[in-house]
Amino acid sequence: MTIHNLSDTTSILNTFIAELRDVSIQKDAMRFRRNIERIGEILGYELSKSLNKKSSSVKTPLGVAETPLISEDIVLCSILRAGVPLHNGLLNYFDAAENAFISAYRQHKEDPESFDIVVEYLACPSLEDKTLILADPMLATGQSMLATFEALLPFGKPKSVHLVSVIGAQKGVDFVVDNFPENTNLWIAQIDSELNEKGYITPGLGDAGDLAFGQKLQH
Ligand SMILES: O=P(O)(O)OC[C@H]1O[C@H](OP(=O)(O)OP(=O)(O)O)[C@H](O)[C@@H]1O
Ligand SMILES: O=c1cc[nH]c(=O)[nH]1
Ligand SMILES: [Mg+2]
Repeated sequence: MTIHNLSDTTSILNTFIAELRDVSIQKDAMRFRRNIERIGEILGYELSKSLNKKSSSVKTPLGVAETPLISEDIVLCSILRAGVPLHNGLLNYFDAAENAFISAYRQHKEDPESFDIVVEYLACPSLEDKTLILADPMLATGQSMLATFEALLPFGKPKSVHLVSVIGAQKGVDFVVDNFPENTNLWIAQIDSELNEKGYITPGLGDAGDLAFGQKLQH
């Protein structure tokens, strides 16, 4: 796997991440969602540099401009719920992408520190020979990413796979490195060192789904 850690370069991206993390600013759910969306736009832009291009002729009022344009068929897949604003950010740039949605949640066992990932809702076009971009803002243990990827396998073999995430724990990054195909790319805005005993990234930002859309009742 190739890891593209955008925090290797200092940029305006840091401001958006700092606002996501800030315990006061993150209470503004609209700003929280918009910051994830803006990060999706930035990660999408960076990712776009790695995609195959084909030279195209564009007729202007005064002549013809030769321009390399992305030639890959893209499918954006995000993991509900917290993936929705990240999906929107990516879709703001990849206008022509097809879209897939999948749900993944943690089902806690009697021991509150252990859980299974339950995948339920799944809507997906064919992935055969396409570029799959799998987006989730939080890469904690990495189990949701893997469970999602495995659930997508019956939809065809993508030509390439790009994982897109905002904050990851080092443990989750190591997990996806070990469990995804070698030619996968990970585009991530920041990597934190720790996961706490409940599987939350620290310092992280808290529960991304709840911050974006409100607290959910446990079931
Ligand atoms: O890497 P993992 O350990 O699998 O954890 C990451 C998952 O946790 C969050 O979703 P959550 O389960 O909180 O659901 P939500 O988006 O509905 O809040 C996040 O959006 C990922 O899907
Ligand atoms: O830190 C974490 C881990 C999983 N899900 C979140 O929303 N935050
Ligand atoms: Mg989730």
